[in-house]
Order: sequence, then structure tokens, then C-alpha cells
Amino acid sequence: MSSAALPSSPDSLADAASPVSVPPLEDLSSVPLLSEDLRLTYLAEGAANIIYRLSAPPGAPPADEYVNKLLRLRKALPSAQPNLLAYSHLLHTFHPLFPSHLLVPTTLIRVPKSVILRENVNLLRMENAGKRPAKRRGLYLEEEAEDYGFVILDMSPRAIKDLPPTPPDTDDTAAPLLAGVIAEEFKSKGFLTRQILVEFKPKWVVQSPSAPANWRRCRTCALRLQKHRKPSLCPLDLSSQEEPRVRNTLQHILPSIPPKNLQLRHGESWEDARKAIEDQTADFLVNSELMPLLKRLQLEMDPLGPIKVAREGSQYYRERFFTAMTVRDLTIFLRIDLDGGVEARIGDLDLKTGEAGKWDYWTNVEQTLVTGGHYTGTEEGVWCKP
Ligand SMILES: O=P(O)(O)O[C@@H]1[C@@H](OP(=O)(O)O)[C@H](OP(=O)(O)O)[C@H](O)[C@H](OP(=O)(O)O)[C@H]1OP(=O)(O)O
Ligand SMILES: Nc1ncnc2c1ncn2[C@@H]1O[C@H](COP(=O)(O)OP(=O)(O)OP(=O)(O)O)[C@@H](O)[C@H]1O
Repeated sequence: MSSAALPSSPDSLADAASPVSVPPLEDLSSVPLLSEDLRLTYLAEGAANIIYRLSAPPGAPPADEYVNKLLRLRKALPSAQPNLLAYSHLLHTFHPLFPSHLLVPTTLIRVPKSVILRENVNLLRMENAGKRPAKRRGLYLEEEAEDYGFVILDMSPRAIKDLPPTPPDTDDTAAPLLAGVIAEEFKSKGFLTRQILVEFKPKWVVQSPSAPANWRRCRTCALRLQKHRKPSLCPLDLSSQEEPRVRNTLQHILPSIPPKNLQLRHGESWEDARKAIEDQTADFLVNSELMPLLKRLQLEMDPLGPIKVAREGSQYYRERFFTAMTVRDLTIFLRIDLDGGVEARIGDLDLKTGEAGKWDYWTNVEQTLVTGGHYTGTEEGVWCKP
């Protein structure tokens, strides 16, 4: 296949053997070692990583250095990269793409094998007790080829006692918290909060360059409809900066029922709180620099689309394509305060390569969407094209 049709690139060398070039690694002598004595509490997991809270064992002094931080450990997923390589790419490739205030601060930590082995036993126990999500069962932490983990900022809602005092207000929104309820609620649910974490993957905020010219559905909606037969968050609406479109698609990511530990004020209903959350999320998405930046990055990093890059792309285009795929799969965490204020940070900037069948997966997805008419919509349904 000729590559004559490709725009010229600064580096038009033939493909090298290595799927990605390795940026310089950090000085590893300063990387701290996780204490075996710390207690790890499972918080959540995605396809490739498990997230834990860290705390001191009973009777020991509190583990202050891990307050508001989480430990992220890698699963033994064939397509995942070792954390050292992933961290190096995080620092040298992905973090420079975004302003630092929009990033989840991340540091590297050395993790003893004994901790990984112990937590895999715990995962199996959770699984047997039916406490692990069904679609995540059967895959455990990497035991052999991993010595590191990430310590990341915890974007979970902060407890009311940890929040800075609300400045004096003059209107109704400053009605007092239900103080009498607080003591009881603290006892039963751990803590109460005026914050909520909204997390979502913005996915393909510009159309796939592999889509046919007469497309009516975006790549994410086309794939979700093809896989799950129901519409979900539309990235084109999400990133449109048009308030009605943004609000319309937010229904797919905002909570429909109140989190158990959300503290309402006297006279404040869940509907009021839900409205405040929607208003702040929409305002952020319409006005923040983040959505235009994601669009620009995806356009710049993948001008060709998966099918053409796989067939004809030089090393230059392939490396940029991997960056585009990482940016397309990142997570946005919005910590929203009911009394005003949104803290937005990007996480899950994991290096992707075409290894372990990923190239085939990416090109097959595109071929299926094109040939199955999912972009053009041969069946009636949801159209993304404005
Ligand atoms: O193919 P997609 O767009 O469905 O994205 C995959 C994600 O699915 P979803 O966001 O739910 O649609 C998928 O997420 P889930 O497993 O659904 O949580 C993974 O993030 C996958 O990446 P990787 O294989 O872990 O590197 C993601 O794969 P790629 O980003 O490598 O395509
Ligand atoms: N910084 C954070 N603060 C709070 N919760 C977090 C944070 N990072 C991750 N989580 C929780 O853990 C879950 C899994 O984390 P993460 O997205 O890093 O996993 P992953 O396996 O890389 O995901 P993917 O499925 O995209 O590959 C998230 O969906 C979120 O609920």
C-alpha cells in the first residue's frame, strides 16, 4: 500500500520495530516504597486498573501522607503497559498537553510483591462474595511484571468537616445544614458531604476521520448503539459549547437519585440539588477551555483515522494516533460543590499501543461501523449531526 496520499510529516521514517518510543525514565532512586503494613481498601475499578484507599492498620498512627490520595494498581491485561513506562509517557507525552490545574496529580510508588499477592487473594474473596462487578471478574492485579503503582489525588466528595467554611450568605441558599441529622448520619454512613463527583469519558469529541462523508452519527454513538442498542452520552453534544445540546446529553451522566451521604439544607430538595449540579456542569462544559482543547488535540493527533493509519501510517502518524486514542479514552472528574464551585481534573491518561490485538480491534470497530451502516444510520434512531 502506498503512503503517497498521506500529508507530509516531520518524521517520515519507515515504521520502527518498537510500537512507541520510550521517553527518558525518571530518577528511580527517589521513588518511595509503599509500606506493607498499610491497609488497602478497594474503591473502584475500570478495565485496566483497580483503585484503593490507603489507611494505617488499626492502632497505628494515621497515614497522613495518603490523606486525600488513592493507590492505582494495574491489572494483568495483555494490552496494558507497565506502570513505569506508562508514568514516563504520562509525564512526557500526556501531561504537557493540558494545563496542570486540569490534571489529576500523580506520583509513582514502588509496590512490594507481597502487597499485590495479598490484594489478589482479597479480590478473589470479594469475587466469591459477589462483591466485584460481574464484568470485571477473572482479571487480577499484575503479579509478575509490575513493581510500581500510581498515587493519585482522590477526587471523591470531601466530608463536610473537611470543607472550608462557607462564606456568609444573605439569600435562602444559606439555610443551615440539618445539624441534628449530621451526627446520626455520620454514624451510619461514614461522612456527609455537600459535594458530588461526576465522572465521564468524553470519548470521540470530533468525528472519526474513518467515517463516511455522509455520516449522521458520531463514532461514540454509533459504537454504543451497535454494542448496546441504546443511546448514551453524545460527545459531539457534550463538546458543542451549545447549552441546550450540552444539557440534553448530561442526562446520561448526572445522578438521577441522591447519593446517600449528600447533605441537603433546610428546605432544599433533591430536585434543587440536581438542578444546581446540572447548572454547574453545563456551565463548566460550555465555558471551560477543556472541551475546545480536547477537540483540537483529537483533530491534530489523528487526522487520518484508524483504518488509514493502520494501513498506511508512518511511525510519526502511529505515535500520534496512540496519543489520540489515549485522549479519546481519558476520564474527566468533576467535583461539584452544591454551594458553588467545580474542580475539574483529567485522569486515566494511560498509554495505548496497538499491541495485544488492539490494532485489529480499532480497525475492526471502524470497518463494522462503516459497513454495517452505523455511521449513516440505516435504521431509525439517534442522529448526532447538528
Ligand atoms: O473502544 P471503545 O471506544 O468502546 O473504548 C474502550 C472502553 O469502552 P467504553 O468507553 O465503555 O466504550 C473500555 O472501557 P470499559 O471496559 O467499557 O470500562 C476501555 O477503556 C478500552 O480501553 P483499554 O482496552 O482498557 O485500553 C477502550 O478501548 P479503546 O479506547 O482502546 O478503543
Ligand atoms: N482520582 C480519582 N478519584 C476518585 N475516584 C477515582 C479516581 N481515579 C479513578 N477513580 C475511580 O476508579 C474507577 C476506575 O479508575 P480508572 O478509570 O483509572 O480505571 P481504568 O481501569 O484505567 O479505566 P478504563 O476502564 O477506562 O480502562 C473510576 O471509574 C473512578 O470511579
